[in-house]
Amino acid sequence: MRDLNSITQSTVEPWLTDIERLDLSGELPSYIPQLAQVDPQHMGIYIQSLDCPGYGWGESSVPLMSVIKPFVLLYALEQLGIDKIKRIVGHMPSDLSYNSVEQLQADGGFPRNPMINSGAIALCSHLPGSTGMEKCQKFCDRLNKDGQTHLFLDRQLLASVESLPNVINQELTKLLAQSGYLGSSEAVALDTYQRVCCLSSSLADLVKLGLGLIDPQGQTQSEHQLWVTQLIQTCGLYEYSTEFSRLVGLPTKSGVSGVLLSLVPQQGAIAIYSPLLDSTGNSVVGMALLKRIAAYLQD
Ligand SMILES: NC(=O)CC[C@H](N)C(=O)O
Repeated sequence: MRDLNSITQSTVEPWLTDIERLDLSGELPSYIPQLAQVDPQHMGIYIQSLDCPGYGWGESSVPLMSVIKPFVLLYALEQLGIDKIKRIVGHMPSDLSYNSVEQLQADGGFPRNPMINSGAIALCSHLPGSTGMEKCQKFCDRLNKDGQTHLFLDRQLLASVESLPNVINQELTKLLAQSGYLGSSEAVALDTYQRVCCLSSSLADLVKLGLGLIDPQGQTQSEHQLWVTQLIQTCGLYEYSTEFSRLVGLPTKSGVSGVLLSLVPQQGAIAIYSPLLDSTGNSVVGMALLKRIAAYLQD
């Protein structure tokens, strides 16, 4: 097994050249105007081993979008306990897209897992606080305090999300309310979720959050941290999670901004940003690069 910190920019550049030659197709998310206008060529990567300072290059600050969901789950577990969480959201991989209404309907209104929109919306509705602003702020403050990070609400991105009402998420929220899994009004649930998804950070801070999950201050993982890591592994990449787990094995969570957080057990964490997405909503270049990195580490 090679060391994560043996991966340098000169290691990665040839891999990226090879990946570019594959001419992989990808698209920007059209339903969030600000994300639909980014430069598809932008790229960033940050790597940190448990026992070394981190390093990275390229784009450094990104919207987190769904890559924040594991940390919503961890916070909710700490606030509500695992028994209550298991009554609010399931822990099985999803067979359909991350915002599938059909999946929620097929499951009788019970959200399949916390890594897809329905599960995250349900969890967000149960977070401490009475308004979306308050729930998101308490969550963000706690993440920054525990992780010594500087996540912030990207208000321009939130305005962009709100400028094009997401009918699918509205439908998911309505179904969750009807099935009794919300802990707040529909409006507060959706507002909280949208705000949480508009938290942004440096790739370095995202990696720090990942390290805190797999190696909390050098301690063994708590029951909650283990549960979150397992759900990243089994559900983090939506309907591609099982295949990726078989091919690559690294617990990885994606976001529709084109960001990926990958955990290298016992070694460290990697954050990658490349905005073009495949049909499952995962970063095309980021996924291809993770496959190269995993193969290199296994050598
Ligand atoms: N996969 C994602 O990152 C989706 C997040 C986005 N806020 C949405 O609800 O569609």
